[in-house]
Amino acid sequence: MTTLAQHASPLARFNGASEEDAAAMISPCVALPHWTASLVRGRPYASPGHLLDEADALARGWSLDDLNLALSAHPRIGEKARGESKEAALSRGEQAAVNARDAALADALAAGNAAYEARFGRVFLIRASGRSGEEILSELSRRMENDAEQEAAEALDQLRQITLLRLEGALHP
Ligand SMILES: NC(=O)NC1=NC(=O)NC1=O
Repeated sequence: MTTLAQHASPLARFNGASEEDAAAMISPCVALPHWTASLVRGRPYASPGHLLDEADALARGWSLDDLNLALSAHPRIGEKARGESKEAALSRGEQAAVNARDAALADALAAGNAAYEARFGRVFLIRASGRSGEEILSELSRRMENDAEQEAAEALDQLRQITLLRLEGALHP
């Protein structure tokens, strides 16, 4: 016999879970515990949209320190995330369109990643979902022309987009 909880919507489960369980439901969205804790504290949310709006508002306040902390959970573009964690599985799915079978593209992405890291001192982050390898490569080239401040803002916005896409996925599986 299944309980009501098993039929509850993801949002109802999130609203009704323990703090620990609620945190575990959304922590794979981004490796920023303060973001997760704030959203857990803000429960209950009247609708998925309310939760997404709050998540977005918090993400728009992220700093460069937050970006560097979050990057620890994001493999390089073109490098298939290893391991069985939820984050690794999400990354593999997001990067599915990066055609790893195209050796020239893989080499260009590896070279691009290295050039980006040499210039900006951190891993290149882009919302890979819905983008081909070629599009990612052209975005990487374009962003290489940014100055440090412009690029930090772009990278933070990509982190926000990835995080919100993952939260959408958690709410509407
Ligand atoms: N370096 C990255 O951009 N990584 C990633 N982009 C995504 O959309 N998912 C990732 O893991």
